[in-house]
Amino acid sequence: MTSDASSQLFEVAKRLMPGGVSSPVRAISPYPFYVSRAEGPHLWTKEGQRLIDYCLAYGPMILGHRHPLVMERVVKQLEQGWLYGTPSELEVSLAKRIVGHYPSIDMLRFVSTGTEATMAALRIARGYTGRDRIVKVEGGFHGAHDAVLVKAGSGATTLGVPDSLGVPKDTAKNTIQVPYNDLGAMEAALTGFDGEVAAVIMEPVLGNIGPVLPEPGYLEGARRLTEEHGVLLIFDEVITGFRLSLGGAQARYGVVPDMTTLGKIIGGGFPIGVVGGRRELMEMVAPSGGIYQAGTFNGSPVSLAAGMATLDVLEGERTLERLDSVGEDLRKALAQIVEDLGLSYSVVGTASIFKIFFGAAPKNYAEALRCDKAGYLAFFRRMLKAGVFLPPSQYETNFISAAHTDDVINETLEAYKSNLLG
Ligand SMILES: Cc1ncc(COP(=O)(O)O)c(C=O)c1O
Ligand SMILES: N[C@H](C=O)CCC(=O)O
Repeated sequence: MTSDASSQLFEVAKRLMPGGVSSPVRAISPYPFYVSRAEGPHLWTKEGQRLIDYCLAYGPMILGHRHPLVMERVVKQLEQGWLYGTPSELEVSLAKRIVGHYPSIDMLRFVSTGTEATMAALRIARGYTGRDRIVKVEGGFHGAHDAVLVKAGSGATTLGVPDSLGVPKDTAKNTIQVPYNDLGAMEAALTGFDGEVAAVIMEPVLGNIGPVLPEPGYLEGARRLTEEHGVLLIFDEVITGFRLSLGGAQARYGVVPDMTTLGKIIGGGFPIGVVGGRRELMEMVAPSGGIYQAGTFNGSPVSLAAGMATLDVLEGERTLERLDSVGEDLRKALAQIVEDLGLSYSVVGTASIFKIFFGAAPKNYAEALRCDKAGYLAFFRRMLKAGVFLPPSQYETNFISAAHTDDVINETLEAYKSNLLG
């Protein structure tokens, strides 16, 4: 990649925005590439390099870039106006469809981001139970708000700030951390703080340090323990919702939480978040109840139109079944490459998410931190040079879209073969 346009833009950006970027994960060193356009499985840089995209905007672009149906519906919506500050028919239609796919959701509130969704979910859990503490899984990322920026994954871990400055000690002390895949630790936390914990919040598949999959019985155990202790279970399905199945990880693993947060895919690439749960919980949200949540952009019609179109494709064309099998074949092929090269790396994933860990397959945050992070970053750079854009960290998940054809996947595998070894 030639440096010209992107490095020059970044020089200016660094003077205008912290680290030169709008979200920390984008701060690729020494400078990020700037995108001129995107189509299907590809991005094109300002320098004219074509990249196969496995970052997919960190998950939302499950149909690939510029899917024609999403585009058509968004344009139609723009022609009808894009923000009303009043209810719209679209929100009723999309809410019905979401409720149909998620047995844990009787009612929901549309918000603008996953961050707002988890913030609202925790407030609802606290308001409903009258308790302040929450239990969070180490390495889980639930957006950038105070209660969950404690041992947070994603960019917070990549950049060495899992415990953000600026979070009041009184807030952080209410967030109790437990390792993923460790029911003993969860039981100890719920017993130790018996009667004080409002909710356990977790990514059912820990996407923001990898992915790391739940061991058999872990999600079921979390459900049982939370029920035994009268604590609400919140599944943050911002990554897994509409990707692991139409009903998310909860349908795939057969475990129904009390509340669910969604985002990313259900906005079709436009900003969205959803907080949903049992009726008695959601009825407590204003204006029907006393737990306040509000937003100028809540239920933005363009996001809803893009979400409806995305759901039409996901429901109508058995897209997820094809994606699952592409994911499975890709993971098998990658495992073979790793074996042929005699590397002690591990290929992890499920459905259409995957990752090569530079080390043993982790079962939790502490184990993920033992992987060769620097080695991964060097590999990321080689892949970028070879025309494949993976998320720029060992602690982010790779995604496949419906636009990733066999040819694109084969090209990717060739790049892995040539670049896994330094
Ligand atoms: C599991 C999870 N929850 C919440 C969020 C926050 O979503 P958003 O970036 O839309 O605020 C993210 C991603 O950023 C996520 O991966
Ligand atoms: N891992 C994060 C979301 O899933 C990355 C998005 C961001 O922080 O910009």
